[in-house]
Amino acid sequence: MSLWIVNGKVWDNETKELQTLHIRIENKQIAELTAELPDTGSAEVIDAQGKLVSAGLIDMHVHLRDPGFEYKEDIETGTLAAAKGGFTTIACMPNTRPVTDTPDTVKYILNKAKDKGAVKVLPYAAITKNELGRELTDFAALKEAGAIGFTDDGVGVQNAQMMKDAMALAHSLGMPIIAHCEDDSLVVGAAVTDGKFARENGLKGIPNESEAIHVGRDVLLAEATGVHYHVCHVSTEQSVRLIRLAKQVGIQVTAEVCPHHLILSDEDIPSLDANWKMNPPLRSPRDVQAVIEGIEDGTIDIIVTDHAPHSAEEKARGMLLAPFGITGFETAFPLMYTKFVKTGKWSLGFLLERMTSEPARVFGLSSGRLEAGAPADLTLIDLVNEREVDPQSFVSKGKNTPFGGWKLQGWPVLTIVDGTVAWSE
Ligand SMILES: NC(=O)N[C@@H](CC(=O)O)C(=O)O
Ligand SMILES: [Zn+2]
Ligand SMILES: [Zn+2]
Repeated sequence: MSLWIVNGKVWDNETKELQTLHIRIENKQIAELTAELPDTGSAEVIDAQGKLVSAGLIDMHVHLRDPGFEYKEDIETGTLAAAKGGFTTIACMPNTRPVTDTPDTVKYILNKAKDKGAVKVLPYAAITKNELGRELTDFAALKEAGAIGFTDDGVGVQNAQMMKDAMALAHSLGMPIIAHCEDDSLVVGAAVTDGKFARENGLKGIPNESEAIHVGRDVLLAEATGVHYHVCHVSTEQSVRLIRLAKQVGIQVTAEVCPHHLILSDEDIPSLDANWKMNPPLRSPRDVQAVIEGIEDGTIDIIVTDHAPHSAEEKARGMLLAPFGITGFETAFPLMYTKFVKTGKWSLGFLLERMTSEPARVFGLSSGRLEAGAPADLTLIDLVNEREVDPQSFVSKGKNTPFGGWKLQGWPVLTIVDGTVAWSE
């Protein structure tokens, strides 16, 4: 059964312009891209009507909360929210209940995603049992079950020897270590960054060094072990500096940044509303500038959402008591498009690469490219119509976002996974 997507606009990296192309999909793969309006015969046809057609977006850092926290999100709602946001592949974090630290839990996620998931789900497994930092998990068995990398996201691995052992073992299996960088001894009872907002509200602050100390330690351990080391949600100037230096000397390090750390600083926080609470916290304007420079010069490789849904009741507990985290799937692309492409700072191609081909390169995925032979994972995006962010209309169970009411352009309207429509307006 073939499917044609006609009259789509595709970014051309050579001319740096949008070009009208028609795309034929056959057997879950992209079979052909052509500028000539084809004879579609008896094939199924989707008229893109001048919308942007991109390779499906890839999000390498998300929380699906399943198993164990299904009141926040589950694999069905999380993957549908991802599809609505234009994502076709997502990688989910292991801070579930139980923690994803056994082959059975990895298989549970993969099976449920296959049965009920709207998009492709790649599970990470924990570095340490129960993410407690005391004992390594069985990396070989977890890899065998389908885990794509190891991380204790949600917490940092506090002990350097534990991290070194994890890296050596991951390296021997050809697997990456993905690190939530946070030194607990520097963060006691704080909810926001150590900066203007904390001072003005008489709050304790989370210092930049709590993140950067782990980055510095870990790039040295990555150098010693040879592992592919990936830094989660970079938020500080110091971390960017250390990653840049590590790359310069040839250490195998990659890094990600979230839209909120590229767009908001602690000076934008309007109140003690916990929808502005996430980990790492919103940093100073100077840090925001540094992470922007980091992605622009290639120090930071990719953009991820760190989609972290929580219930309304949990977020109503206030800045100090609410859990850290904000939802991301349904606002990520419009935010980045509106703030960086519409403003002329970045080309559309630069943004698309950081959300498609670059994550595919960093994690060795076959998707992320619009070319014949690639998996038929595609996203159609309306680059024209402006809409307001309405958290209550999110497909995600999590309505926790600081972006409610923002007027944005660049809304995904149709998402295709393996040649089948996963989301349509
Ligand atoms: N980012 C967050 O603020 N929260 C994440 C944990 C994490 O990504 O570290 C969560 O699981 O809620
Ligand atoms: Zn984290
Ligand atoms: Zn996370």
